[in-house]
Amino acid sequence: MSEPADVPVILSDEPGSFPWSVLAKRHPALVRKVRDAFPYGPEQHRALDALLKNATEGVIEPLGERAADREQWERWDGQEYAGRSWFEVPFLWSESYFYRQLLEAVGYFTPGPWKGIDPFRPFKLAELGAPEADEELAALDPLAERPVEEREEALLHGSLWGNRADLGFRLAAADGESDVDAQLVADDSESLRSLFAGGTLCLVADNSGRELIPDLLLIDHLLHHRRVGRALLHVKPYPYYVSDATTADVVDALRHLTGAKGAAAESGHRLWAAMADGRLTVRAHPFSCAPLPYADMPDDLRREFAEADVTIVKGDLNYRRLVGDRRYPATTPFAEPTAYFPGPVAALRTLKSDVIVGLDARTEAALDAAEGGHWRTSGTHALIQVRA
Ligand SMILES: O=P(O)(O)OC[C@@]1(O)O[C@H](CO)[C@@H](O)[C@@H]1O
Repeated sequence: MSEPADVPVILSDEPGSFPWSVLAKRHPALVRKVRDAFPYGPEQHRALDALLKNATEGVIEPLGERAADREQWERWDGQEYAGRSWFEVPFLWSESYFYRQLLEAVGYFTPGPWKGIDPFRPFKLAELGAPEADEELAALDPLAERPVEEREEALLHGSLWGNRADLGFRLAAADGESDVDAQLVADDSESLRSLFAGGTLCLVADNSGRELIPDLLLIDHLLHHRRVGRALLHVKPYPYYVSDATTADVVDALRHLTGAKGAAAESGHRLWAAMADGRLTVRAHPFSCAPLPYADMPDDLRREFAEADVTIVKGDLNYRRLVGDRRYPATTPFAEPTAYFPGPVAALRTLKSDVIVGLDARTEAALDAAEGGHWRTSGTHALIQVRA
């Protein structure tokens, strides 16, 4: 495991910083949204109040005695962090634990009528049904007339920029700042495309809805044109970071595609068939919701990534987990913090948190000169980085 011990891990203890604002502002706003979206009973309201108070003013409490994943969380550093302020443990850890505790508060894990009810589902469905989502699908028809290479590039960029469709992020960027001109700060797309060699693709998904649909369209293209022989789609085992994709969201996305018109429906039916014959498989590994970097992944996951021709890691959170949620110099080569990864790996991400590696010094200087540090978290810039 690569342990860049001398690079500080990101905490949330600096008032005004991005991680601090997520814990102090984004999480309370999210609790309000979830509370308003469901006719929860008094027990859930009380639990949400308690979570809000605990996560902003209190200390980390261990999971209840009866929680099935209690031991797992203890192994995932929970024992070490119990009793400490949420703001003083790694940002990656406290955010992840917040989502675990939010699900607990609404009864997601407790036997009873609310078990398994995704508290983010209304937001996810609203996004799938938005007119923009239909426009994006309609754009596939003219694209189908273009040469295969061009289509592949367009679908790759569709999957990349789909990552802006992150509902947690939009809670914080309600002033529309996520819609300003977007640009790529690193582009290894040619190197990525050279890795599609007819074998296995792992795609570690991020958001559902308007990100998952283009991810699926890319997978369909790669399968259909035999650029890959099979694809493994890694999703989350439970609702996470608001819009992260679960198996239920894959089903919704596929139903949405098959119910569409034209090229979108054709893709949907091909993907449906690929699920049936095993060329497309969904995985929901517990580690996909772990509060830890991928450097700590368990052996079964390591073996799976090792067997793939390439693993595409989508989105901001997965990027933080891939390279480690640390204050790296931005010019750290991408290959260094990803050296531990067991096979070729590519990151497709819009920039929505402080972590960044693999920039050249000129690009970093130009971005800083134009925007201060804003470009790191505003979601207006993106990257495609590859370690072959
Ligand atoms: O992984 P995604 O959907 O691209 O982004 C996740 C995100 O919105 O949530 C985290 C902060 O809460 C950051 O990693 C990022 O801002």
